[in-house]
Amino acid sequence: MHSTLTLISVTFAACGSRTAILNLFFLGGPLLQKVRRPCRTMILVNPHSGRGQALQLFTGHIQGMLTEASVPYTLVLTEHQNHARELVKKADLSQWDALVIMSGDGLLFEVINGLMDREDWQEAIQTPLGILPGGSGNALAASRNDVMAWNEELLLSCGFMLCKGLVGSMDLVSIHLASRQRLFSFLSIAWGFVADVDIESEKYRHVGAIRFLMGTLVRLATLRVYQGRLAYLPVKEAPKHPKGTPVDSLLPGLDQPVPESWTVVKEEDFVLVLAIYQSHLAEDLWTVPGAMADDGVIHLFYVTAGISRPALLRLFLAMEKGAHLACGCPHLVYEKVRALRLEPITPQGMITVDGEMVEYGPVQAQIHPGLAKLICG
Ligand SMILES: Nc1ncnc2c1ncn2[C@@H]1O[C@H](COP(=O)(O)OP(=O)(O)OP(=O)(O)O)[C@@H](O)[C@H]1O
Repeated sequence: MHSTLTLISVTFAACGSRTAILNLFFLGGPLLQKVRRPCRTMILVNPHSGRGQALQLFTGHIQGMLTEASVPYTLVLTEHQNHARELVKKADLSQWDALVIMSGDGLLFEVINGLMDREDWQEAIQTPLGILPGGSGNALAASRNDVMAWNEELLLSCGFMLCKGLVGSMDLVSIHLASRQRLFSFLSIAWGFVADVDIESEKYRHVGAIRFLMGTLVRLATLRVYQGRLAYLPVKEAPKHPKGTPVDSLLPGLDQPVPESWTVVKEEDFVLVLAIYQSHLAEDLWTVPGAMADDGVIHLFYVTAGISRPALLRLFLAMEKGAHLACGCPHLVYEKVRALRLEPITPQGMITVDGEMVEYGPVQAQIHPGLAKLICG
């Protein structure tokens, strides 16, 4: 429902003056509002993302499309990790109507956190964000497409969305780490099998998206069990949370026990824990069929110890078609939640946020519905 209510229709193709009047269509009928048209676009390209061909993909497939649609853009090549984060933290955002990332999901994670680092974050995070898939996972790009698409087909579809310029809302998840660092995430938190595969398969990135399958097979051969405590606030127990206020009202301090309204998972032996708030974990992993970018839900999956290797492989193969929950696997649990806490007991391991490794240790998170704006289909 959010997406229909908040959809802002913007036509790049008719781009003329800088401050044009846009039609904002709400369910009750069209409303007129003066909004700056998102056409002055900063496109951040990570030339090393995916198989290292992001720039060639941009010039080969997207450049001409944007020119034909009269979308003025400035290309910025990132030079190092956190370059994009620093750049958007200091940028004069009045110069830009959209920030677009041509990379994997990691660069968007940087951009979102750069925007949230700003003193004027409330306004800054309203800047429409776009994604052009140039990485190997491309989870957000895949999630934004109504039909399954891969590689260049997915890129062209995202390029078309950029030219069309529909902007919707996107939930962000606020994440607290033991060091008191606070991060904002648009995709996932992973611990155990999924995080291991993501990070360990980095070395196969030259093969593209198939790196995850290779990583999965390697990790299956050395399947591990992780001990930890998991607790969550189910959707039905959560109080109504006002839109667009990133005060983490659902979270106690990490050193405090979780409130009584939370569910504490009895099991403490896990193969994986995955919290995801988009439909896809990668181009070919349809993890939450039906999930919307702005449904206000963290989709929490966990797999408990005791699952056999063939059963775990079957789950990931079924996920390509979004059919893993229909496998009837007793070790797979799925809950819709608003907040969660994970406290690893196993002394070493990996936790990823949006595919990027973060410090290992206790972590808790809460959803903030519709905090960001996303160029979508
Ligand atoms: N010029 C650069 N050189 C090195 N690292 C960079 C550069 N620009 C960005 N990065 C970092 O590279 C990491 C990976 O980026 P990103 O996730 O966008 O691509 P990817 O890993 O290829 O994609 P995917 O996550 O889909 O596999 C991020 O941590 C990002 O901060």
